Amino acid sequence: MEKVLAINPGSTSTKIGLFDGEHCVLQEAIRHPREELESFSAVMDQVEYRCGAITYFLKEHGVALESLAAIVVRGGLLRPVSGGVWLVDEQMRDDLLRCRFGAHASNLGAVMAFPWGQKLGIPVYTVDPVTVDEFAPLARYSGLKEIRRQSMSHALNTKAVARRCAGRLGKGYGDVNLVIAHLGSGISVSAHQRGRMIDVNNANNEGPFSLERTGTLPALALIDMCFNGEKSREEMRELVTAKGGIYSYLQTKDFKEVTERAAAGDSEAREVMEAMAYQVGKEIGAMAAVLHGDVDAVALTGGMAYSEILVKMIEARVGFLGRVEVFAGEEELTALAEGALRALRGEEKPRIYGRD
Ligand SMILES: Nc1ncnc2c1ncn2[C@@H]1O[C@H](COP(=O)(O)OP(=O)(O)O)[C@@H](O)[C@H]1O
Ligand SMILES: CCCC(=O)OP(=O)(O)O
Repeated sequence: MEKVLAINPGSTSTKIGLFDGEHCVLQEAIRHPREELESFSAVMDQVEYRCGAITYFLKEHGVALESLAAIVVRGGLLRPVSGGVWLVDEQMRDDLLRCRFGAHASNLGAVMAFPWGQKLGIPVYTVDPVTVDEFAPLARYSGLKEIRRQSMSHALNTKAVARRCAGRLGKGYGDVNLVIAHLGSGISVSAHQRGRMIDVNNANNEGPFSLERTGTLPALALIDMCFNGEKSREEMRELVTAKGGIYSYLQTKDFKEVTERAAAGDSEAREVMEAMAYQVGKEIGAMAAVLHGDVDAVALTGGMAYSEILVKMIEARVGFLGRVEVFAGEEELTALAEGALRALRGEEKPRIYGRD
């Protein structure tokens, strides 16, 4: 069977899966300590550090890169693209390396794997990158002519969950309308209309606050902060995308710690958690309106969906919409490997970034 290495660089971890055909034979989430990540001023400065962690892990488990038929990575901030399998080419690598469309940990995958693919003579793919864009025309309006809203989300896991959720309803993805909230380091709440993600809050700077991101902020207060001379442009961007949300209120990015603190009677931790659930519920309601209220199910997914208390808080606000299905965690490595296998087996023609 074809051996495929799947790599998913997240904000705080690098997840790796080795697949023999559809079977995952080895899986690991390498957690990167906060102090180590904070020593890098830009995300691209982490390439050598994360490559080192991956090669150490592969060596430790006796995995030879030469045995691979393909490498597949979680895609980063690209230009708006359609969903499906994409070949990582030089142009994609360069856009991600230069953070042309923004900086995010998922940019690292293609940058790390492209040289390995070249050396080994095997393809490197990405599947449903975070900039998958299926917006309906009205979703692009921001309220200011010069600013167009951008689709930036957990498209890979969301699309995989959408298919599973439709399956639970006894239907296909193309036959249902769903609202899906991915609750990870970032939060994206998306509206899926018969197989297309027609709107989603930009998980980097819109919608609910998350573990490390502010989500939508009051615009005038934000403008004042930008011009009070205290923070540089880069520091402001970091505040919004990596030092906001739960981290700014509770100084942790570990949601398990937040739930433990709340359970132990920390009323501040409990209220922050409740506020996040409130904002997630509000966004789910907004996406239900995008679908004219015609919602077959609401699905909750991502690492924070393991928390029963958070799930209950959200359900209490959105249960009136109908079925709420929970898919705790994510299956991004499997979704990546499945995409690579479709390409290797000729079942799906990978798109070429520099051409399609
Ligand atoms: N059983 C659990 N209870 C509460 N929180 C959890 C649980 N399992 C994982 N989490 C939290 O989910 C958060 C997001 O994890 P994850 O989805 O892996 O994030 P990322 O978006 O970085 O991949 C982490 O802060 C983690 O603490
Ligand atoms: C930028 C969109 C994807 C995203 O937010 O991913 P993480 O939650 O893994 O940071």
